[in-house]
Amino acid sequence: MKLTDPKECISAEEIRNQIDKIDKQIIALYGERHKYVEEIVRFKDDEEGIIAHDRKKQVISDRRKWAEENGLDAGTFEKMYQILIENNIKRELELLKKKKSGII
Ligand SMILES: O=C(O)C(=O)C[C@]1(C(=O)O)C=C[C@@H](O)C=C1
Repeated sequence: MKLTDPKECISAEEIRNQIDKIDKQIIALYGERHKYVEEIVRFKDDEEGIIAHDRKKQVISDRRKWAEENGLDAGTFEKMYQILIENNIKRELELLKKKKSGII
C-alpha cells in the first residue's frame, strides 16, 4: 500500500485519502480474520467451547497491550474487541446449530 507520510500531506483531503486507504486494508484483514472464526467451529462442540472464556480474556488483554504499544487508547480497543467477539460468538453459535442439525 503506497501512502504519503502524514507530515508530508498538504491538505485535509490528502490526509483523508490516506485514512481511507488504511481503513480499506484494515477491513480486508478483518474479512480474512472472519474466515478463520467461521472455520474454528469445525473444532468446537458446545456453547462453552464457542465462548472460550479464557481465550476471549487473553485476546482482549493482548489487544489492549498492542494498542498501548502503538500509542493508542487501550480502552477503545477493548470495547472494539468486546463487540467483535460478541458478534463472532453469535455467528459461531449459529454455525454450531447448523453443524449439529447436519446442515453443514
Ligand atoms: O479463539 C476462539 O476460540 C474463537 O472462536 C475466536 C474468538 C475471536 O474472535 O478472537 C471468538 C470467540 C471466542 O470468545 C474467542 C475468540
